[in-house]
Amino acid sequence: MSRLRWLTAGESHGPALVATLEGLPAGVPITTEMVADALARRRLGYGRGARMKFERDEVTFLGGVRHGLTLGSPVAVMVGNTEWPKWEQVMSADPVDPAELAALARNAPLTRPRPGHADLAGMQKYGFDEARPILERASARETAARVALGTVARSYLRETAGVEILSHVVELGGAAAPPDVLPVPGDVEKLDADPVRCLDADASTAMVAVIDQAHKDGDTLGGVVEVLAHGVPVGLGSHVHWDRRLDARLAGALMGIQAIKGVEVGDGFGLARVPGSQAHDEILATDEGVRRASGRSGGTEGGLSTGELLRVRAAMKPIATVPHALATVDVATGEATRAHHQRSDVCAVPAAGIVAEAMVALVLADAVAEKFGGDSVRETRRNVTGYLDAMEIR
Ligand SMILES: Cc1cc2nc3c(=O)[nH]c(=O)nc-3n(C[C@H](O)[C@H](O)[C@H](O)COP(=O)(O)O)c2cc1C
Ligand SMILES: C=C(O[C@@H]1CC(C(=O)O)=C[C@@H](OP(=O)(O)O)[C@H]1O)C(=O)O
Repeated sequence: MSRLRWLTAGESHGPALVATLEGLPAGVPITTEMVADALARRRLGYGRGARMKFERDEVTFLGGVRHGLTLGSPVAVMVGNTEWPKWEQVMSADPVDPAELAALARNAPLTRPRPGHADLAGMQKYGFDEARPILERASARETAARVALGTVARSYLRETAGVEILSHVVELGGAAAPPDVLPVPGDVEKLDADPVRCLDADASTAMVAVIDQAHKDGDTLGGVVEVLAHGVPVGLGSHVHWDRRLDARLAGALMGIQAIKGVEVGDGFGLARVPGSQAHDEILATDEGVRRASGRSGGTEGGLSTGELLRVRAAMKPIATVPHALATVDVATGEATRAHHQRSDVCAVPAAGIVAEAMVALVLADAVAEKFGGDSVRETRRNVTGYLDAMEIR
């Protein structure tokens, strides 16, 4: 079962996000710069809001890393919110003079919950009369902490098993990339340079156009991202129990990203619409050994990785803070009104792809750690190589 444990903490406008990751061996290369680069990728993408422009992510390792390598002890990383000085009173951990708080426009009670957010159900469940204490943690700001940990997980996967993870946007606000575009690791730079992280130039132009239109209309958009993992060894996860299945673990992790409402493994829902003769990946004897004729399964069968390209998709709903505000109820008066809106992303699908890469990295790192163990990277690598070398059917 799981060998890695990880947690994040922190609010959107608090002083910082923090994250810990326990269970990785010693010797995983990781630096502040590697995490900062990953966080910068998460901030990219056409359609993101004002906050992405003026805020910076400040990365500090607090434990588990020395001279660019993990120690085998829990890794602790902090991502500072550079906006903190503006929120010091509103989000103070210690009590603040009520008169001082009342004078702050920023602290005005958010009594008009936004449909599509955790606002209303969170207030009802936790007993708050305004949405601030809920939305601060429900915010996708938290995904910065996941991306920080995902960077460590990725480095571990690369060093021990040669796995490379990337993502691209395949659909945005109804504009779709051609179905068979499958980026390879060499395409990452090009993808990151594209405003919507789509490899197909025509589709990218169409996606930018629908974002511009939504912006004009005071509306927001969602879309679909695809994550690809190249070099995943055969046999991660297992068929023996539901919670050991790699596909289930990937689906849960992707669904755990804010605003993700659907997950597909391989051709996913498309497989439900074709006969069996067109749904599976036939097994062929080739000069290079046993291979598959296609990649419809997305690289898992029976809950195990097959050794083929791992391919999963996540569907993101449109941003819930719609500028042309949606109907709601002011919970202070019971009157019908419009949801509060200050600023927001029009679309965060490209950023969601980076977060999805991190979640896939954390799941795969967990599965590799579970299968191959090891207290140093060298030991894990030896175990991976030994397992593959000893495999009889190849
Ligand atoms: C990278 C990323 C950025 C997001 N940015 C915003 C935003 O600016 N405004 C907003 O209303 N929702 C944003 N969201 C989505 C909300 O956090 C999400 O809709 C909310 O948590 C409720 O979705 P849920 O029902 O799936 O949890 C973002 C999500 C992600 C993954
Ligand atoms: C700060 C980030 O994303 C935020 C996610 C988010 C939400 O509601 O999820 C709302 C926006 O924040 P605010 O309400 O302060 O404008 C985004 O900017 C980030 O990704 O780093």
